[in-house]
Amino acid sequence: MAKKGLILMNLGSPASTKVSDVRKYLREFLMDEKVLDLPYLGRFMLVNCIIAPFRAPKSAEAYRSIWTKDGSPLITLTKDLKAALDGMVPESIEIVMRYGHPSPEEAYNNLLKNNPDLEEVTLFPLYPHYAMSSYETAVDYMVKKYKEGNYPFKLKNIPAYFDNEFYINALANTIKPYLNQDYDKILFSYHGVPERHIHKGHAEFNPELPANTICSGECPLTFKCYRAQVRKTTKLVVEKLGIPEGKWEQTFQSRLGRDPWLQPYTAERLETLPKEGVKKLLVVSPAFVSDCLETLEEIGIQGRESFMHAGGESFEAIPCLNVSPDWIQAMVQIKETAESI
Ligand SMILES: C=CC1=C(C)c2cc3[nH]c(cc4nc(cc5[nH]c(cc1n2)c(C)c5CCC(=O)O)C(CCC(=O)O)=C4C)c(C)c3C=C
Ligand SMILES: [Fe+2]
Ligand SMILES: [Fe+2]
Repeated sequence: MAKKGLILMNLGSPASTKVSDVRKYLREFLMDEKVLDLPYLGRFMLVNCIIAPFRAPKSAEAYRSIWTKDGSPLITLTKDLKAALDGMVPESIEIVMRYGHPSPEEAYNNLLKNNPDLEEVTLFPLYPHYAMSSYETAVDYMVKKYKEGNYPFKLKNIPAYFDNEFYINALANTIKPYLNQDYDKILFSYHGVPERHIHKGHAEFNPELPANTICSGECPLTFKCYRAQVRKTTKLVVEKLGIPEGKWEQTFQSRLGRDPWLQPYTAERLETLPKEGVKKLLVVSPAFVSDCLETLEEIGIQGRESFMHAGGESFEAIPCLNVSPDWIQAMVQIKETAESI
């Protein structure tokens, strides 16, 4: 029995592709104040009266297009990751989802049940970059449930690993074979966040920086600024692979609502690139460790369709790290960067 535990943390998916399950998932997700940062009443009205009812049928259809016989790709791939790591590390491993199941209590209790002498548990966010709406909400939720449960073990957490050499190496090795083919450009498409979230981070972590500073991505707050972190990941991968200037671009996807999000928007660039002569496109999504709705459907299906419709000739969506051996090796190394909470 292990004295140490490791919890792989991902976002979560609906329980099924039924509209009612998707609606329930969207409600839980979007009622999170770190995702929709509005006062409670405004958030409640917006989510329950507008977003969940209208979005759920469309999202359910999107989920249906990627659902497998084992369920949601995001959850299946997180389970596969656990299976691939089992035995590679001394820790006993569980997975947890920020929304849905397994919940934090389920993960902590399973670890304890199988390892009554458990002394220490490390949280491994499957988010390489720090965003209030992904990494921060997941870790804060785990810490809250840990405190509430009065668990007997110590808790550790892994800092964002956007520039970790092993993560960059795994990412570069995933992309490399695709660069051998004839391509005009590779798009680094990251999940977007509202501009407002970046300003909040600046104000919180460096009050001397004017709250509305539009950081260039070379922000001094790299340790907590999502925009700076994704820029760094792109830069390191581009350098490592020697991708020439003009052959790559960075964009942001999955915008929700009308507020300004980080730009340029992937959806817009997919429509304009062919008109600029970019006909053969590769797309990689480094903010996601495991393939999910946002990579398989938004990029792989919708994105391809809009690029080809706009005059593109070939479109290749590069898979996420998933269970690639380089990524498993990277996780073994990254786990060692854990810090006490
Ligand atoms: C990189 C990590 C993620 C960040 C940052 C993030 C921010 C963010 N997301 C929404 C709204 C939605 N995201 C949805 C799906 C989704 N988001 C992430 C990751 C990040 N989100 C993943 C991995 C997934 C896929 C989940 C799956 O089951 O495969 C959805 C649900 C689907 C849909 O209806 O489009 C919503 C809604 C906001 C508003 C936000 C930042 C404020
Ligand atoms: Fe999202
Ligand atoms: Fe910044």
